[in-house]
Amino acid sequence: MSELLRHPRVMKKLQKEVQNVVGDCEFVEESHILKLDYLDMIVKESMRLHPVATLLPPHESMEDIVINGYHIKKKSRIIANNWGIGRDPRNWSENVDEFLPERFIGSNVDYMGNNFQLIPISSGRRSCPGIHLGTIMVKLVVTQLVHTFDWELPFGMSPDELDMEELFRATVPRATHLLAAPTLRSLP
Ligand code: HEM
Repeated sequence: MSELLRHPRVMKKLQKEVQNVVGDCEFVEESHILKLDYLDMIVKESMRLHPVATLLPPHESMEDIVINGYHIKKKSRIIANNWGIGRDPRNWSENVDEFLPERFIGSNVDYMGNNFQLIPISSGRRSCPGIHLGTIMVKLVVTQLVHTFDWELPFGMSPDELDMEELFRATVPRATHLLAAPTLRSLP
């Protein structure tokens, strides 16, 4: 929601997609979510820039291995820097800091752990078992919010004034609460 409020262009484009798919249904359903391609790109882009866990939980290597010339000994403690991977220009080109869902157009990269440039749920046998539930909930809530309401920042605040500071803990919440003013949308 923070990135949508900071990027009115993206918000409008999403509302248009939702309008086309959900139409005049009052409530968004799971069957709608599967048809919302732009929403999916927005969720990927949000997970790239704002992964729930910046450093993935520690894992232990099971055998000696060499990866990209680095010798990793058996029983080493491995901590992947999820935040850094999502902002590495070698993976994402120079505009890494920009919130640009369109970067996923025509791309097969997803967040299921098969593409190492985007691993918000980690990868392999200990990756998150709740990802389907998690993403469907995020998508249902965001879609319902933008379908039912138009959103503005309060007190005439402009999008680039929104404080995006995050607290670096085991998970990374906003440092300050997001305040936004809803206006009920009239469905056509
Ligand atoms: C979008 C939402 C979610 C994100 C981004 C997320 C992210 C993660 C991450 C990064 C891990 C650590 C994986 C590792 O050890 O390398 C994890 C583990 C786990 N998650 Fe999630 N998660 C989400 C939703 C959920 C939900 C909804 C549930 C349960 C209903 C859940 C249950 C678990 C469990 C049980 C583990 C431990 C797996 C294991 O150690 O084998 N997660 N998750």
